[in-house]
Amino acid sequence: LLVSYVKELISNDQRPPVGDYHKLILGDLFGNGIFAADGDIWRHQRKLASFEFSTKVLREFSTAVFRSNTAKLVKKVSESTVDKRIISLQDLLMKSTLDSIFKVGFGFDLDTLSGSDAVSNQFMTAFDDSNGLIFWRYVDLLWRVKRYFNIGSEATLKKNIRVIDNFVYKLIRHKREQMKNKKDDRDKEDILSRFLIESETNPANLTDKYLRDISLSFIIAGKDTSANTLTWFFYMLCKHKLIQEKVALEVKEATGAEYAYSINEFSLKLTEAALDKMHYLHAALTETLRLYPAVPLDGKHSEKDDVLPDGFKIKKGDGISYMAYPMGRMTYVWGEDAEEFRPERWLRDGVFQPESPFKFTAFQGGPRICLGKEFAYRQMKIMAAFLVFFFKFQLVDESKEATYRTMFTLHMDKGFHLYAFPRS
Ligand code: HEM
Repeated sequence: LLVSYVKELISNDQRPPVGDYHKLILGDLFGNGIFAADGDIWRHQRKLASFEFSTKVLREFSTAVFRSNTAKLVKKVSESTVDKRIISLQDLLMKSTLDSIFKVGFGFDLDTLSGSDAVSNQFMTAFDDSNGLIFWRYVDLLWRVKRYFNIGSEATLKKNIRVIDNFVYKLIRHKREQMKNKKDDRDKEDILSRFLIESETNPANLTDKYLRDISLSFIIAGKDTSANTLTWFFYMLCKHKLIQEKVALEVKEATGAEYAYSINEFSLKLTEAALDKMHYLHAALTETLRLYPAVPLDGKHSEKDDVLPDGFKIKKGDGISYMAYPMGRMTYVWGEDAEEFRPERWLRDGVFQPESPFKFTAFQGGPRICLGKEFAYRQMKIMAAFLVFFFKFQLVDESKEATYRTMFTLHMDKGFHLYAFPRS
């Protein structure tokens, strides 16, 4: 049903509707950002962003950023191995991916991993809290009343949005100034700079508000998703020790690195070619996304009355969701071993075999398929390869089953606590 419905949408060159209610809920945080935008605005943002994402400049710049930020993460984890301290990996991964998306998005070193800058930390807390508060609008029937009277969760959200806006607008102004002053020698690698260059030819479209919205969309899209996936990935590796060793062996063989290598030496060995050889790691990350999709439920609202291909009638304003989480565990889709973590299901003769996006729905399919899929895999592979090469991970409490927290993205509830042991 889903396949034929999406095929129909593609063939009509339509996009799945966002819907008024959805826009109202997300609008305060994203304005006309790609997640809340409609029609021409969405098309414009998607076109610009897909072009930028395909450029060699952005690819090389983002790879360098992932490498250097992961090197910092490895150092941080290393410190904990000295006195066998418990590490909160989800928290560290979140900080590292936020630092990376900030650098790639704005060309700015947020450095939340070192936790030294109070303003950056304030921004990050305001951003995460807003994510949770916006989600509750879907179930809190009184949210509009609260917003009208500026009380409770809505008052907190308003304060948070002010913090976020101030921070991002300041960055945009700073970037505009920087680009004005350095006409010939402009730092054009980050996404914001590249959009600003576009805004010189198209000033009416690319206002500060538009740039704020598109930038926030990238942050929400690129921060939690990759960090959450890596959290569940390491959880699976701790639960399946043999798979952890297989991934580590593949990384060692593909890079040709030795355990005695320093972080910098390993980083030099982690080339694009080496990453391309890591089919087992790619399969293990994909298997993680099948069982723990970072966007577990994706909701849409119908913009007009419609009929699904099986005859099911939808009314304007009806909500329609596809649920990647249960779909990834259905035996009639994945076979009797659907609940098992088995990276091998993605490999044929050791080579990764992709599935249709309408079967493996973690990145959605059709016209609104995730724009950052390749970017996310590259980042996750670099981070996973670094960590698995330098450390063996073990859960603090082996008997504990992790569960998720109700949010837009699949956070592990109560954090992820483990020990790391250096490999030798
Ligand atoms: C494991 C990592 C990721 C997963 C599982 C994921 C998943 C998704 C999903 C399910 C959607 C559809 C949301 C909707 O229905 O509106 C989406 C959209 C999107 N993603 Fe990702 N994503 C990931 C990483 C990223 C990264 C790293 C970026 C960029 C830096 C990114 C950029 C986007 C953008 C811009 C859209 C909106 C596309 C549009 O509506 O036209 N994603 N992603």
